[in-house]
Formats: sequence, C-alpha cells, structure tokens
Amino acid sequence: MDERALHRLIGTIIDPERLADDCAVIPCGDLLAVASTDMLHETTDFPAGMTDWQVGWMAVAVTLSDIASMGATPGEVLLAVGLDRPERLFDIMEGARDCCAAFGAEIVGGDLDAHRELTIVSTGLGTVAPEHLVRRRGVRPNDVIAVTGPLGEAQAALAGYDRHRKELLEPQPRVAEGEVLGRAGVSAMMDISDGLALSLHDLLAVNDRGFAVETARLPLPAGVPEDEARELALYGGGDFELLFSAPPAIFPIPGVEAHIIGKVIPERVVLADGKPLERRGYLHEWSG
Ligand SMILES: Nc1ncnc2c1ncn2[C@@H]1O[C@H](COP(=O)(O)OP(=O)(O)OP(=O)(O)O)[C@@H](O)[C@H]1O
Ligand SMILES: Cc1ncc(C[n+]2csc(CCOP(=O)(O)O)c2C)c(N)n1
Ligand SMILES: [Mg+2]
Ligand SMILES: [Mg+2]
Ligand SMILES: [Mg+2]
Repeated sequence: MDERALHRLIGTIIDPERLADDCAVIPCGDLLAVASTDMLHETTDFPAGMTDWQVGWMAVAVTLSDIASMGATPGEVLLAVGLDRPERLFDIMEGARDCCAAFGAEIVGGDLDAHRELTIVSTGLGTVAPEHLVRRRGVRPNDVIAVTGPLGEAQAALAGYDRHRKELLEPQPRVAEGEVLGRAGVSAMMDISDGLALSLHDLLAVNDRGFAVETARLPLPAGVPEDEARELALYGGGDFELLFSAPPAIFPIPGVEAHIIGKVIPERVVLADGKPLERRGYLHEWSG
C-alpha cells in the first residue's frame, strides 16, 4: 500500500476533485486563496548532517513550492512542530522564518508539541487572481511539457555527490517562476516533489491525454555519469522544480529557465523515448 492508493480511499470520503491539485483552492473575494499542508519527519525527510536551520527552511520550502505550482503568491505560513528536544526549536524557527522572508511570506502561527521523532507540519496560504490559477488538469493537444531546472540533484546528493548537498538541504521553491508561468498562460502545472516519473503519472491521472518525454532533453545533475544522472532525474525526489504544459508559442518565457522535455500525446500513457515510463519515485509505503 502506498500514499497514492490511500489518496483514492480519501476520495471516497471527500470530493475527489479536492485531491486533484497541489493545493486546496478556496474562494476569497475577487481572488482565490490556495492552501497546502505538508508533514515532514526526521527519518524520511531530514537527511543526516542537516542543521536545524535547514530543517526549518525545508519545511517551509516544500509548502511554498506547492503554492508556486498553482501560479499563486505565498502569503502566510503556520508551522506545527513536534519536538524531540526543545533546544532545537530556535534554529528551526529561524530557518523557517528565513525561507518565508526569501519568498515574500510570513509565519503567522503554528503549534508546539513533544514528539519522539521530530515532525513538522507546515501549512501555507497564498492568493491568485482566478484567471492566473493553474491546475494539474488542463493539458491541451498540441502542448509541450517543460521543467524549470535540473532534476535529480537532491537524490544525487543522497547518493553521495556532495556538490549537490545544498540543493538537497536548502531547496529553492520556484515562487517567482510559478507566478510568471501563471500569468504567461501555461495550461497545467505541479511541482516535482517526488520525482519526474511519478509527477507525470500524477498529471496523467487527472488529464485525458498522455506525455512523451525525450530523456536526452532532461536537464541533468552536473558531475554525475550520464546513465546514473538520467535515472536520478527520472526517479529521484526532493527537487521542487515545476513541471508544466504549455503551447510551444509561449517560449521563451522571460524570467523563467524553462527546459522543454517532451510533448503531450493523444494516448493516455507516459512514454520515455517511446517506451512506457515506470510509475516509480519517492513514495511513502506501508508494509502488509
Ligand atoms: N489526508 C488528506 N485529506 C484530504 N486531502 C488530502 C490529504 N492528503 C492529501 N490531500 C490533498 O491531496 C492533494 C495532493 O496531495 P499530495 O500530498 O499528494 O501533494 P503534494 O503536497 O504536492 O505532494 P508532496 O506531499 O509529495 O509534497 C492536495 O490537494 C492535498 O490537499
Ligand atoms: C532521506 C531523504 N530522502 C529524500 C529527501 C528529499 N525530499 C525532501 S521532501 C521530499 C518529498 C516531499 O515530501 P512528502 O512526500 O513527505 O511530502 C523529498 C523527496 C530528503 N530530504 N531526505
Ligand atoms: Mg506538490
Ligand atoms: Mg507538498
Ligand atoms: Mg503533500
């Protein structure tokens, strides 16, 4: 059983449309509010050697990335911290505050608790004009698909390529890029928190068309042998680049490093170099 299977279960309890995007979308006067919440744990999300400041930074970054993926502007963050040791709190809060400040957000609340394993839940709110909102659903027949930067760097660092440790430990959510892409009229978007292959399958699940990726076009992590780099780019998690579809005519997009990696196809499948791409990546799983 993995988290995507459990999502289908949730979809029998709440409106499954609510599960179709990186954020919840809530009417808010003339604007739309978007909201995301993400839980991170020491053993699965905070690699050994990470500082507490980086823990706080990452907890906020993952949430701002979901807000960016909707084309929205982040506003407020609430941080709930389940602390194993009280002396960790100050640095965690500083890291969280600094990440907010770097992307125009503010910590406005949260919660504190004692917990055996350090566990942080970061909740972010943002706003967007209705005409600039981008959802995961929306790919159109002649669109290409693109990403905002190199894939597989975080996983490369976990594999021992230390030059990518900063990308792993201090991910940079593509906030400015998300806003620009929303205004530029991209047709569908999400962030790649769990790897490109899994993200393409997530997009497939809510669209009526498929995707054909050319692996030679993937922006790869530097300093890694090419075969391994391609594997990391397809299946590694923790990068937080944006994945989007758009008509070819909108490129180049000023202010956005966009790499076209493939195109939308009529068949509802995900292909890499013409062959079905495995639905594999960074997935939380339960045994039994
Ligand atoms: N327990 C839950 N109850 C209700 N909605 C949920 C629950 N878990 C996830 N969702 C919703 O499902 C959608 C997808 O969530 P998911 O966590 O897979 O995406 P994500 O945050 O982009 O990915 P990641 O957790 O890897 O960062 C979101 O709209 C989220 O609000
Ligand atoms: C041990 C370890 N493995 C991978 C990563 C990279 N990483 C950070 S958050 C995340 C996914 C989103 O989390 P979630 O799906 O839990 O919301 C990933 C893959 C890491 N920091 N540490
Ligand atoms: Mg996401
Ligand atoms: Mg998330
Ligand atoms: Mg999530």
